[in-house]
Amino acid sequence: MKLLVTGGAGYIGSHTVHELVRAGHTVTVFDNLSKGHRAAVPAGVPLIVGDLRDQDLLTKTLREHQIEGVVHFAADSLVGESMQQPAKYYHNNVVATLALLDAMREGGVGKIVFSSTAAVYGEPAEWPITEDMPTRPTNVYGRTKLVIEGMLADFAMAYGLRFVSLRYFNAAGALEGGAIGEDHTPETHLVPLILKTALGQRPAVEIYGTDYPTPDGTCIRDYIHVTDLAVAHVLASEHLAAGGESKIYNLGSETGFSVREVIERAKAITGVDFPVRQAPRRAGDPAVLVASSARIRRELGWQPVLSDLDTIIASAWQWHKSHPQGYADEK
Ligand SMILES: NC(=O)c1ccc[n+]([C@@H]2O[C@H](COP(=O)([O-])OP(=O)(O)OC[C@H]3O[C@@H](n4cnc5c(N)ncnc54)[C@H](O)[C@@H]3O)[C@@H](O)[C@H]2O)c1
Ligand SMILES: O=c1ccn([C@@H]2O[C@H](COP(=O)(O)OP(=O)(O)O[C@H]3O[C@H](CO)[C@@H](O)[C@H](O)[C@H]3O)[C@@H](O)[C@H]2O)c(=O)[nH]1
Repeated sequence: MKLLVTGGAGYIGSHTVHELVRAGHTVTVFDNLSKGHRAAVPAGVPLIVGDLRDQDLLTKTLREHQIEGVVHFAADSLVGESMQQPAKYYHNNVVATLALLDAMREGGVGKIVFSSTAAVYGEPAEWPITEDMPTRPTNVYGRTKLVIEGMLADFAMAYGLRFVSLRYFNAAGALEGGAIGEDHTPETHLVPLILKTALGQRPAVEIYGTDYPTPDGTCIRDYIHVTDLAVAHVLASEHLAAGGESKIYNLGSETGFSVREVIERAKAITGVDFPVRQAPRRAGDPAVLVASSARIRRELGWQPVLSDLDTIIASAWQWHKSHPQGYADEK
């Protein structure tokens, strides 16, 4: 298939581009490089530098590259920032996705795989979380993603769009071999912050909240290897190409780890006893998020193969050690 990958120069997008190309698809990346990196896009894959809200450029790109389907990663995605700057999130997530859907409609492109999030569930009453549990986001970021899921359903009903919405839990890790990995500025995610501390680039790891109702008082999350996530996008794109109907799937490893447990595993894997401090809770953080991914396993045959915590941390450590300044080391 000829696919447009929005946000394909970003962290999960670039790993997905790699897997789509490996599976034989023809990929074009569309990214404004607000967070992404030119060096994360493989040689031979065209990169169109532009914003999703530039509808003329989008329409032209869909036509010139004869796009048959879209894989849509481009978004702002930081829980803490979304609580302080909600307007930014409604513009860049909701308004930009509406522009994309309009351009797709105009161009006759009727298939989309969308990056949704575990944050749509809010504080679930029980775990593991299945797709039919109530969606009650506790932060602005999660609300914008839920609004987009509603838009996709409405466009499907009225215009015949077909979509797969993938609700990821916590993406981490890097491509085997360490050629691409996670490089966000500013970095806010737990695993890269821990590894940057192990490298001596940061003074200490801060634990955001030690009074949650969990066994050790710190938040529990479900960490999934970015390559396992990427492979799910290949399966979702092929499901739509084969005429499959619209679907919503969770993507997680189905195992939860507390912040303290992630820190302890990282100390063991890196061999560095870095400093750790307790800090206040971060606004908008639910206590526990752990997925059931039974539906995508059953319906698309997806299998996470790299998502045990040690493999995730070891692959991320390989990337950070070989790229201490991230993609700046490529220039
Ligand atoms: N990282 C996670 O753990 C996680 C978990 C759940 C969902 N997600 C979702 O997955 C997607 C990718 O996340 P990521 O961690 O790779 O983020 P990222 O910031 O690395 O990638 C996003 C990319 O989109 C581009 N972009 C942003 N706004 C754009 C716009 N208006 N026009 C064109 N390009 C634009 C950025 O430059 C960047 O390259 C996001 O939609 C995010 O909400 C991420
Ligand atoms: O320095 C830090 C950074 C994070 N945390 C905690 O570690 C956990 C994981 O945080 P982080 O890595 O920032 O990820 P989340 O906030 O859980 O969000 C990620 O995972 C969500 C799905 O679960 C996605 O929707 C988001 O896009 C993605 O950023 C949370 O409990 C944080 O409070 C710390 O204690 N210290």
